[in-house]
Amino acid sequence: MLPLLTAEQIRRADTHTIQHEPISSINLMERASKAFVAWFINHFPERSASISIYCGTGNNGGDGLAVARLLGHHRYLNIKIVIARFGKNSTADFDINFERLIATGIPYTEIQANDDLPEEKSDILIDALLGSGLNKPLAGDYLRLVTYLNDLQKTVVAVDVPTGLYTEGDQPKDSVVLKADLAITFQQPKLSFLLPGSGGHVDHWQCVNIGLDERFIRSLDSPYQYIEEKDIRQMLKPRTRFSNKGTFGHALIIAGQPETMGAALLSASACAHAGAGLTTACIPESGLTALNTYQPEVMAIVRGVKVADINWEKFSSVAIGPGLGKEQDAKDLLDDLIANFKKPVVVDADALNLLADDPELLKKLPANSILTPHMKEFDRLFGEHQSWWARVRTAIVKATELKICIVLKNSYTVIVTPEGKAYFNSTSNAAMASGGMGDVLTGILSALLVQKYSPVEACIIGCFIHGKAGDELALPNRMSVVLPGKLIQQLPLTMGKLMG
Ligand SMILES: NC(=O)C1=CN([C@@H]2O[C@H](COP(=O)(O)OP(=O)(O)OC[C@H]3O[C@@H](n4cnc5c(N)ncnc54)[C@H](OP(=O)(O)O)[C@@H]3O)[C@@H](O)[C@H]2O)[C@H](O)CC1
Ligand SMILES: [K+]
Repeated sequence: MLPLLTAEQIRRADTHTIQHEPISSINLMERASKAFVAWFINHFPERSASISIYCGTGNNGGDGLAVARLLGHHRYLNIKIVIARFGKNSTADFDINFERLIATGIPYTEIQANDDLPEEKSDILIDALLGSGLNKPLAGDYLRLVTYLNDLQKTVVAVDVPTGLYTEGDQPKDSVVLKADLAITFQQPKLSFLLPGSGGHVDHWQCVNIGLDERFIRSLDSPYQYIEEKDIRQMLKPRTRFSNKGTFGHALIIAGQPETMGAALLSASACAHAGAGLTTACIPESGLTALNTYQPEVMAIVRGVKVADINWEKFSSVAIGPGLGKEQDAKDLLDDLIANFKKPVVVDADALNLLADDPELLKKLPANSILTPHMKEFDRLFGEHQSWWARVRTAIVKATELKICIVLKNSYTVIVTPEGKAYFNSTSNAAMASGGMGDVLTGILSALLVQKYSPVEACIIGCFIHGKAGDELALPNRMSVVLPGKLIQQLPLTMGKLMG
């Protein structure tokens, strides 16, 4: 896991590294700038490209000056530097890099408060105006300059953080950010890159290691973590030779209405493909033929006008919700489940909406159960939120209070645990944005629970493999559509590769 730090924690990690490695702060800046340049060169190898580097007078600007000098060493010959001296202050490391730049003879322009803005003809802009030191929304000269640069619609590469973007917390409404095509960011992705809304200011980001003290970073015990493939490789247990269908548990998926049988089929099929020993679907009678045709491996319990009489004991885990509807029979089943089943359950879709209508029932969920809401379902459950940051904060409070896992679905799905940790999933892509993907995730989570992964492990592994299978399918397809049914077929392959 990669710990995700707040700006204040980054500053502490910085100070600690400087004191204990030890390394001087100017050399740490040089190391960061070299890491930036190494990645930049890979992406923009054309030495004759016209590049303008916009520098503030803090350490982000200091990085910008060092980057200019280093690009010069790498024979980028068409570089322009613009220093925005809007205030009186500059940092010591900015000043040192300014001296070093002058020594190279690379020309630069300075603009001051209220100056006319220089004409900009370069194709690529490097943004080193402000970074993680942002402490108020852009206003005055910064706002004027950033608005001007945004309007030019050039390719923008941000140093560490786009100017105007907070690294975490609520991005003030209507605040202006210098939109980046790419942010080359130091040590760890910034929390704001991972949330819809703020993340929209960064088309792509790439993290480069600048050698901050990892032991110290871990000691900060950040509640926010970024899931990496190596974590999944460590967690996934390979199947041993002397195992049988009983070893891998029996999952029950309560889903589907006559008009929404697809949701039940997708969930049940995903559950079987993600390795449940046995899968039973509790569906309306009219769906039987479809189930037997689409996935003959899945067994059925038929539910009709009266509540199905389910022997809950038989199942190692139960999922409820996909395509279930909100009629009385669905509510009765949910009541019956919560009254009689004491192991963690997976609650999705319509069952989440039923819980939203009955907060007392929500409180009775078995400990460590998993809720898988998308944004609207989340807000129905826990109230309207103005931002994703606020949603994540609420999820932490509610998961701890209710002793459950909340899988808050979005492009970087956030898994919040009963201990109050928030894990950001690192897989998935826009090609997966189609109806039925959530039903597949529910099936995968059930399959992992019955295979005796803990609920937190099931969420972490489940979200990762769901997204990873989607990535594997989307990549050769130029990120075109990935349908849920196709993704299900891919699951055993994806899981196998991660176990190997
Ligand atoms: N560990 C690392 O990741 C390293 C990062 N480096 C780089 O350092 C910057 C952060 O540098 P810092 O000097 O702390 O901050 P900035 O350069 O982002 O900002 C400078 C000052 O600007 C003022 N400020 C803040 N918000 C605004 C605003 N909206 N308008 C105008 N001015 C603003 C503020 O000063 P005040 O005195 O006004 O409070 C900032 O201090 C990081 O992003 C990396 O690029 C290191 O190079 C290596 C280690
Ligand atoms: K920047």
